[in-house]
Amino acid sequence: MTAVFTPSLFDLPTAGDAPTGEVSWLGGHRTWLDDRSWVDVVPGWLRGADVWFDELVGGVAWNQRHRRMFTQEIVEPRLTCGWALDDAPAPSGHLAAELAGHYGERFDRVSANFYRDGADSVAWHGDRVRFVHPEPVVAIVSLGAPRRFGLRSLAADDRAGRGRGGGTRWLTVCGGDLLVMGGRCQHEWQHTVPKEPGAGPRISVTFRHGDPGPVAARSERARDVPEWALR
Ligand SMILES: O=C(O)CCC(=O)C(=O)O
Ligand SMILES: [Fe+2]
Repeated sequence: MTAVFTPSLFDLPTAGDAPTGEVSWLGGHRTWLDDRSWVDVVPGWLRGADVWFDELVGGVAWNQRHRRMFTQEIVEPRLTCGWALDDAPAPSGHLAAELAGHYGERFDRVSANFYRDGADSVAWHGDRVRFVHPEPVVAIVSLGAPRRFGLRSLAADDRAGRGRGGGTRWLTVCGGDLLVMGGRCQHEWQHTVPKEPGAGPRISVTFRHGDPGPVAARSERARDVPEWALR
């Protein structure tokens, strides 16, 4: 698979540089979405993000998933892949250890989304780890082109535009950035990467802890949740 991506000026690796998992927490900041949910952003967290992007585009067996919605079969507008931490491509193990040191969670599941262009997207959703944790921490490393990332409150007051949560927030995630959602974010907020005409290719690599997997999540508390709401 080929995807053309122009690396950022400040992240040009020397020839043959493999990503080592070197990270910098400098410049990281937490935004409280309301009094229970937060999102951390660390710009330029991962060094060598462009090299990892290239390695993953060409080196991963990407899946095209389909979802059934009522009587229709929907082709997911992105490619995906997932691993137990031990099987995930390097430097996932190193990054999971960095994240564990910072957040105090044992991140044991790694998933990747490949947005081939601006027509690829992920719809508004909460991650399925919410079925097993009251306050899951979900960490997302962005590789490749910048994309918009949205968060919207599920609180009734916010939907009506009156709440303290502040309705919908938008930010832009760039190659190498780390975005982490925590607190009640997966339960009381939803997130999305919307379609964005003209956007270049992007990969997000997501670290979760105690992720039950699609089958377990559905058989536990998710029987009433439609397939499209489970990620
Ligand atoms: O690509 C992203 O930044 C978000 C991915 C996501 O929400 C998910 O995999 O559940
Ligand atoms: Fe998600």
